[in-house]
Amino acid sequence: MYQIKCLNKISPVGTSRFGENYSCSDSVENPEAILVRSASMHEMELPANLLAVARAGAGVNNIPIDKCSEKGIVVFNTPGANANAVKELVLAGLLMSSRRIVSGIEWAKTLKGKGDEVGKLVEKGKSQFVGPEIKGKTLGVIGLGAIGILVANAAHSLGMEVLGYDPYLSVDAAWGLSRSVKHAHSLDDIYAESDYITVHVPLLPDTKEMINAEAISKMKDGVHLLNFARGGLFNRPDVLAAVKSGKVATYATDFPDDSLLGVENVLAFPHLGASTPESEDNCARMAADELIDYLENGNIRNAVNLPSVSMARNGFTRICLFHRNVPNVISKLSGILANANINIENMQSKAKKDYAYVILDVTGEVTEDTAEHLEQLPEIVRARVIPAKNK
Ligand SMILES: NC(=O)C1=CN([C@@H]2O[C@H](COP(=O)(O)OP(=O)(O)OC[C@H]3O[C@@H](n4cnc5c(N)ncnc54)[C@H](O)[C@@H]3O)[C@@H](O)[C@H]2O)C=CC1
Ligand SMILES: O=C(O)CCC(=O)C(=O)O
Repeated sequence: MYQIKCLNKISPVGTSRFGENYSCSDSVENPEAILVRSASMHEMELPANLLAVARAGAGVNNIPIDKCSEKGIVVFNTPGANANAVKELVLAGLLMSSRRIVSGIEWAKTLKGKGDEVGKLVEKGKSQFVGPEIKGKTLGVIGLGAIGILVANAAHSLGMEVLGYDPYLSVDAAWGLSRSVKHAHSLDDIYAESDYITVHVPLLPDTKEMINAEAISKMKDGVHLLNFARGGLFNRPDVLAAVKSGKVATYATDFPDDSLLGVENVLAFPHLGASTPESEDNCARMAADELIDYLENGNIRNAVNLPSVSMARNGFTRICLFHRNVPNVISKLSGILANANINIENMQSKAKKDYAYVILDVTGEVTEDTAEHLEQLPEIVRARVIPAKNK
């Protein structure tokens, strides 16, 4: 029986995929796998049996990835599964920023009780809330991954000029991007030319506070900023100062802190980007399927700390090894297996940065001694033996 611990509320569309061999709840004691959304795992002691963590979502900055890798724990996420939900909220943020929709609605509420006067007062007062159309204006999109691409394409179809910047653009992403999205060669190009700037990059040491006073000083006066990626990508005091001075016309963010709440021209959303039933279901389904395939078959799809490696099951015993990406590991493994009279029928191996993963389908008995021998190799972080299973 596999034990799965849920650190957040996960859609039953996902959790119902765990069959009778699974127990899945928030109170599991020593889980083999964890399902998480935004709960922070940084202070958590990682359970001894833990084999995998699946983030039902995109950002993994709430998970101690290096610590997981050192312990041979695979960390999955669900790329693209909530991208449409975020795109729709970004479009809402773009229109709300430009057209002063929130201030207008708040003001309209103040007319409550004015009876027949309301119509006249609305017509008289509405000029305070004039705001420009987005058509014909330039949107700079920083980060052209699953979300950035959808935002860029949608903004173009709403009549905007779109400039995109992503030095690590993947081939798949390039295929998905409208040809009308112009390639910005540097962040400075985005800053200089954009009326609206939206950021869709992961929070990493090199993206932390990338939008700060220096970056803002290179932007147009009255630029509108949108942050539906992570709070830490923006230096909050710098953005706040720029909003107060009018350099930044509006700051729409899904990640407010106390200093931003109630500030004029700051639109604070309560981290709603992925809060749609569709994306909650998509993320939960994908995360559950990734865990099931890893726990039962050792297959890896969409891990952030290991490459994708998977093979169909063909009735062989399977050995899965999470190891350091250093020379000579495969020859050491095959030596140990040959000495134990175990034959390799099929094998896949791939590396990603400091770590690598190998799946070996074998014939011959894999005893506990052999498994221990493999795990004792200094390069091996974790060895698993999965009993034979028919196709
Ligand atoms: N508000 C919300 O509820 C949600 C927020 N997010 C946030 O949005 C981020 C992006 O999500 P996805 O588009 O799904 O991820 P993704 O991994 O598909 O795309 C990220 C893109 O950023 C690019 N990138 C990385 N470093 C960069 C840099 N220094 N400059 C420019 N581009 C850079 C990558 O090449 C990649 O194309 C997530 O990491 C997460 O933090 C994601 C989903 C929901
Ligand atoms: O699960 C959520 O609501 C947050 C989604 C998110 O921020 C992400 O996928 O990175």
